[in-house]
Parts: sequence; structure tokens; C-alpha cells
Amino acid sequence: MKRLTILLRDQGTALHTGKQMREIFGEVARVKVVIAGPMVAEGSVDADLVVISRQMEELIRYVRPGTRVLVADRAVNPDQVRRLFALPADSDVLVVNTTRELTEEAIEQMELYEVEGLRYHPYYPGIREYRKNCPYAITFGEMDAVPPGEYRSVTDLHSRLLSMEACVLIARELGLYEQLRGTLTAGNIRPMIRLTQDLAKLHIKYAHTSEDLQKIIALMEDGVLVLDQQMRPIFINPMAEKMLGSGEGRLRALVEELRAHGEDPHFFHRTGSDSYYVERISSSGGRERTTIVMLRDVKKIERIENSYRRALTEKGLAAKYEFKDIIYRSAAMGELIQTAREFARGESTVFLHGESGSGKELLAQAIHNASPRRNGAFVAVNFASISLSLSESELFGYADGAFTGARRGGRKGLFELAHKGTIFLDEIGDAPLELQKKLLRVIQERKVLPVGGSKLIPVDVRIIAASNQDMGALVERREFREDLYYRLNVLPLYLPPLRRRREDILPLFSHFLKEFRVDGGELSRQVRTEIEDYPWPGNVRELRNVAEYVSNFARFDPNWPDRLPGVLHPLSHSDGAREAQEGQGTQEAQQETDDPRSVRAVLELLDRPPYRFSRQVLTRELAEEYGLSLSESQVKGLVGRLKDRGLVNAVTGRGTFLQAAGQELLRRWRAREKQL
Ligand SMILES: Nc1ncnc2c1ncn2[C@@H]1O[C@H](COP(=O)(O)OP(=O)(O)OP(=O)(O)O)[C@@H](O)[C@H]1O
Repeated sequence: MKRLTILLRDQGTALHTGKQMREIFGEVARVKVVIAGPMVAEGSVDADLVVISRQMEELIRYVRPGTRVLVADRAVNPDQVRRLFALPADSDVLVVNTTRELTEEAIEQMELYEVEGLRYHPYYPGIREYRKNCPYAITFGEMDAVPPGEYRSVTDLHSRLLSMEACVLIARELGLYEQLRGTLTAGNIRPMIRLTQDLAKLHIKYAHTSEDLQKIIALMEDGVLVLDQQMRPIFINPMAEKMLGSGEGRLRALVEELRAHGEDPHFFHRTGSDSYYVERISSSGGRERTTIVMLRDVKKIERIENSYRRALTEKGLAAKYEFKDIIYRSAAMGELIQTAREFARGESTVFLHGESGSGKELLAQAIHNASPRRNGAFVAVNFASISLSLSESELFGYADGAFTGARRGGRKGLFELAHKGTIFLDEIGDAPLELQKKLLRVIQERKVLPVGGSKLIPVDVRIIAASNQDMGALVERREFREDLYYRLNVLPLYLPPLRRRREDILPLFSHFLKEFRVDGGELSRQVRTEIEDYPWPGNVRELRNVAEYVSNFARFDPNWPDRLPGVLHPLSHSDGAREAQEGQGTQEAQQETDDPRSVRAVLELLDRPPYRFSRQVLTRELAEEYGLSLSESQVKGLVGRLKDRGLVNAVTGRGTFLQAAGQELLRRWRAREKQL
């Protein structure tokens, strides 16, 4: 048997190249891979043929003089290239390798594949200047060489393999070409076929997606039109056809109104006896600017409004809770309530900051009921659940004759309904910018302009706003108007999350147990600690849900407290085994001794901007946010174990970040908590 030796510099390349060589030559030659280094004597490597790859010619000194040597080229592995198709077209990609020659060669080869729209920029250690801020990076088994940066993804295409031309040369040199011709041709063609198949599949998938989209748009109950730059229709769905009729005239009238309204993104459009709410979205993507127009039947809007109003009036436009209904024992809440009572006496706008479920609405109602306006209405508007087109007429009402079908005398908006009372603007951070502008005007002038009306109506309302988002960050990202925020944040109150006021947990728990008619009895010390130590990411609402859940079995099972830990940490207890059987939680079920709270806290932290944390920051945030005082080395150990479980990844110099499995686990935890 002929002896073929491949002489290389590093382990990673050796692994892949060795595999490639054995696949092709393994049956007819003895393939050996030698990694040059201090353990290999210079002038000692021999075989019938020694192969050295280009850019590593200096390794020739290890070869015994007189041995036949072939310097072979490497090529990007076509099997790996297909991963580039996953990157969005028109992206900048940093190509990372260890030397300038290798990097430039790789770029040259990748350009041959003509992956649409990817622009490659070289990087290698020591390069003077390179393109920073590339959203994507690719490398060839040299992950460590990737410079720090905010990448959306870093793809490892693994070491490049010996090119097929090189393999043919090796076969020739060894006199094995005839024998191997079939294998070589197949080896050359197969990856290409696989690549082509992949592209075909991708193409079919997109074709399907756009077909599916078209079906969905066709079935939509709103009219959808797409107009080109000259405002000529490119696409009209059946509903829009029905709304506008088949004649040219109606479409022309709509286009004229669109032009007349300039940049105004929505307005009412009347045609014949019908009225439509028009929403316009300009799209500047692609080569041409297009306009997407949505038409919504005003009668339908009215129907939705009616049901929203019904829901509101069922609540009676009245605030149920008073300060005495707020359960607490912590000093933090005591102080907060004291301040809130003082705020209640005044007229200024109050802003309640606090995580979801921490009791913002409860507090807003209590403030209203302790204020001079207690006999007026309390109207709650939730901006997270109110749709854009609905919200304007919903909030400000509409005038008589604003559109055909509008009620005689128009209709009052929620601001007017709250006249002499309080309006609670919940989840205000979700208000669309367009609406924020209008809200600002109302707050400044204390007057509303109903949709389609020309007369301002004075309203006397007190505003309480609330948000569970970081408003400062929203303002910074320009998603929330700064001027509006300052108008609203006059008397700020910060509701601490439940985990920051642990003394409140047990009193609240027994309060809710009573509400669900469960005899709280005496909880063991262990169970009490368990409840207090749980981080309660869903705050009081989650605690109430757990009490309700417990009530389902507590009435029949006197030992119900024993089941509580399993309810709070489903994965670390009995359910963990089930998850494992489902094949997803194999590692989750192996629960090392890690405290589930710390695991959860780390995953939660990594799921927040900036999504990448250094160990120091992680340690600090764990302490500040979750009250978990771990040392840096404990955090290191914990992160290491989470990495072993595939939940996170940690790269030296680039921090720790969530992996898909970690995200999935969080999603499942949260979904389960919602169900509880
Ligand atoms: N201190 C408390 N005492 C009694 N019940 C409370 C307390 N805090 C919250 N709750 C109850 O917890 C639930 C959630 O509270 P609430 O709806 O006020 O939270 P929120 O912060 O407004 O939530 P979101 O931001 O999701 O709207 C409600 O059923 C509320 O009655």
C-alpha cells in the first residue's frame, strides 16, 4: 500500500483534512496526518508522497530530504458554503483568517460562489485597518481570531479542505488516478449537487411563502392596495376591489386624496355611501418606492369600539380599589403608599413605573379613590391592547358627520368620558408616535379635537400614566417623545418588583389563599423560605395565579404545601423528568446542584439588552437585580455549566450570551407561568 502523509500546522485543520483524505484515499493508501511541532524532528517525515498545503511551505524542513513533496491548494468547502445563504442579502461580512494571504485567498474563492449581495471585508491579526461594525463574521475554524464586535452571527465554515485539483494531483503522483477516478469525480461533484439542491429548496420555500402571503392578503377583511411610485396600482386584494368597485373613478378619487393628505398616515375616505379609514405605509425598501394602503370599513371600527366600550362600562368606569385594599408589610411599600396618598390630594399627573403585575392599576385606582375626584369616572385605557386606527377616535371621539354612518351628535371619546374624573393611561410606552403627538396637545391644552371635528372640547381630567418599560431608554431610542414624557412624569412613583420587597410575599400569599378559600394554616419554615426566595418574575399577579392554582388541589390535599416547590420550580422537580422524556430537557433534568433561581436569573439577564454580558457585569447585575450574591468565580462556574448544557455560550473577550436552547427554555418557563 502506498503511504500518503499530510503535514500540517494545527489540530483543527488536521481533523478536517485527515477526514477528507481518508474518505478519498483510505482504501488504497495508508493516510497519515502529522502536525508539525516540537515533537517532530526536522527532516524526519517521509512517505511515498508528503502533502503540504500552500501558505505552509515552510513546513518542508520537517520532510526527509529526497522525499516527494506536493504543495497543494485549499478551497472553501462547498458543503459549508451553503450556510452563507442563511445570511441576509446585501450584508457586510467580515472574513477572518490567521494571515493576510489566507484571508485574501478565501475571499477570492467565496466570490466565485456568488452568494447574492454579500460584501466581504478581510480581517486577520495585525491588519492595520478593517471594516468595523460588520453585522456578520465568518471564519474558517479560527473563532479565536474573530475581533470583538456586535455581530448578529459568527459563522464557522471550518478549515478549508484540499481542493479537488489537489486531490487529482495526489492521485496522479501516487499512480492511483485510474483506480480513483470515479471517487474523485463523485467527490468533486457531490457537494456541488448538494449545494444546488439546497438552493432549489430555498427557492421553493420562498415561492411558497409568497404564495401563502398572497392567500392571507386575499382573505383579509381589510382592503389592501400596493401602489408604485407613480401611484399606479401594482396589487389590489379582493376586499379592496369590493370596497372601491371596479370602475377607475373610485381608485382615482382615493389616489387624489392620498396626494392631498401628503404625509398624513391616516384619514377618513368617503366613497358613495361608505366611509373607510385609510392607513398609508410608505415602503422605501427595494429599488422602487411603493405605497401600501389599507382600507378599513368604518362600520367595523364602530363594532370594535362598541365592544371595547361595553367592556369598559361593565367595569363601570369606576375604581374598585382603595388604599386599604393594598396588602403590604415592607417599609418600601409603606413609604410609597404614604407618598401616593399625598399625591392623591393634588391635581398633577402621576406616573407609575413598575414591572408587569406589580400592582400599578391597583395603585392608580387607590389614588383616584383618595382624590377629590373620587365621585367622577375612572377610565382605564390600555395602550398595549388598543389598535392604532382605533385609538384616535377611541380617545378623542368623533364629530357629528365625521363620516357617513357616524352617529348623529358624534361620539364621545374616553377623555371626555373621564371628564371630572381620572384617566389611567396604562402601558403608555406602547403608544404609537403619531398618537403621542396628539396626546401631548391634549395634555397641554386640556382640550380634545374629535376626529373629523373642528371645535376643541375642553376636558377636565386628571391623568395617571403607567408603564412597565424603561421610559428613559424609550426616550433615548426616540420611541417615546421626550416632551410628552416630561409632561407625564410630573409625580413619579416607582413600584418595586415583588422580589425587592420580600416581606410582602407571605402576607400577600395568605391574602390570596383566603380569597380562593384555602386554609393557609401553618406553612413550614422550609416552604415559607421557598416562596420568599422565588424571584417572582410575574410579580403579584404571578403570586395570585399560584394561589389560585394551589386552590385547585389544596381543598382535597391537606399536604398541599409539600407540592409548592414543584409548582414554583417545575423543571427541578417532578416535571423535569417529563421534560426529559419529551427529549428536550435531557440536560435540564440532570439538574446539578445549581440553585434554580440563579439559573433562571442568569438566563433572564442575558435575554435583555445588550444581550451580551461580561462576567463582572453579570455578577453585579445578579446581585443588584436579583439579590443573589455570588462571587465572580461562582458565576464563572455556573456559566460554564450552563454552557455545557448548551443554554448559553461564553467566548473570551466577547462575553456570555444566550443560545437558542436557553431562549427556548426561558420561553417554556414563561409560558408555563402564564398558564398557572
Ligand atoms: N399589594 C397588593 N395587594 C393586593 N393585591 C395586589 C397587590 N398588588 C397587586 N395586586 C393584585 O395583583 C394583580 C396585578 O396587579 P395590577 O393589575 O394592578 O398590576 P399592573 O402592574 O397594573 O400590571 P400590568 O402592568 O401587567 O398591567 C391584580 O389582581 C391586583 O389586584
